[in-house]
Amino acid sequence: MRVGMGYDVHQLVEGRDLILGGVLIPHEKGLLGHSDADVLLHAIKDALLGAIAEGDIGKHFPDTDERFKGADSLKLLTHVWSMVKERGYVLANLDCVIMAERPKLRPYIDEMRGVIARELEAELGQVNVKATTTEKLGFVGREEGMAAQAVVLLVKQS
Ligand SMILES: Nc1ccn([C@@H]2O[C@H](COP(=O)(O)O)[C@@H](O)[C@H]2O)c(=O)n1
Ligand SMILES: C[C@@]1(CO)OP(=O)(O)OP(=O)(O)OC[C@H]1O
Repeated sequence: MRVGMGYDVHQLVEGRDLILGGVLIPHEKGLLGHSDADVLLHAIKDALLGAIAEGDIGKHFPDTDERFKGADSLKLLTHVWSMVKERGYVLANLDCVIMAERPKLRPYIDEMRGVIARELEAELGQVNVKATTTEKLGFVGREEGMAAQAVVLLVKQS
């Protein structure tokens, strides 16, 4: 059994799409990054890489590399998941939380779970996604950015 955790932050700016968990969410601002800046998928990938002791996404997809400019975080997740599978692991479960003052994310949570479960070849019941505000406190509360945390548990394929 292997456990991994991930944490990521991205700035909120005008003129960018807001993509969380592979789902495009209508909002007046989006997250800024070298890639599509899907902060939730980044935290999940860091958790998966952590569980297999493979560093973090910056090691595998450097933000100085033009190949990853505007990268689709789902495609990068496919790559990370193939690394996990190569080592003989399957997902036991995944839990994560998005910190965002706005918009209300609950209507999109099940769609995100579906996208993530499909990528990780898991059932919906193995993937949990939560959202919280930070009660108007800090950079999330001021709507300057969003953060996400993820924890994964991997087990050896039987
Ligand atoms: N961006 C968000 C933030 C929160 N939620 C949901 O609202 C509940 C209450 O949030 P608090 O920060 O006041 O604890 C939370 O448990 C989420 O279900 C949301 O949908 N989108
Ligand atoms: C995803 C990558 C890809 O270049 O770029 P960013 O969107 O900047 O995301 P971040 O979490 O800051 O760094 C990780 C990078 O691997």
